Amino acid sequence: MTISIGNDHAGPDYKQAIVNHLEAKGITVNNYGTDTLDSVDYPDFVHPVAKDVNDGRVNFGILICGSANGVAMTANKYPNVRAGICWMNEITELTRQHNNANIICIPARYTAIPQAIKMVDTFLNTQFEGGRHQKRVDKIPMSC
Ligand SMILES: O=C(CO)[C@H](O)[C@H](O)[C@H](O)COP(=O)(O)O
Repeated sequence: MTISIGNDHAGPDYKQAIVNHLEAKGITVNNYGTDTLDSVDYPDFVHPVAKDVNDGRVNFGILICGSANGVAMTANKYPNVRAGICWMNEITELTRQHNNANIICIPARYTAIPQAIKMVDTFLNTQFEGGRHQKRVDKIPMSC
């Protein structure tokens, strides 16, 4: 499995903890995030991750900013990306089961690192249920 990860200055410590966790499991991680607390603009660190997911170069993406809104808004501009904001485990499961999300967006300023790692594990280990949800996911792209 290969994953791309990106973050702004709100989450370098979250990013590093997640990268360490995934690499210890043998997962390859492309790190596009900033590694310092210096203020940056989150879209610069989202586009490389969203492009990898959109073009099928990686299995999943992980994005981290303060609230997770900015990274989600940016990533969801890509037609093949379904980026979901996750702040608790049940929402994370549903984001995969019902929405077939391929990017998890984590709000670093509103969750703790152990919870973020748990959500990443849940995201990667939960399958899309298909069925009625496939029809709905197929209707997400703009048709007008
Ligand atoms: O993009 C965001 C909000 O959607 C992220 O939360 C950013 O991390 C946040 O806006 C950064 O804020 P700062 O005051 O510049 O640190």
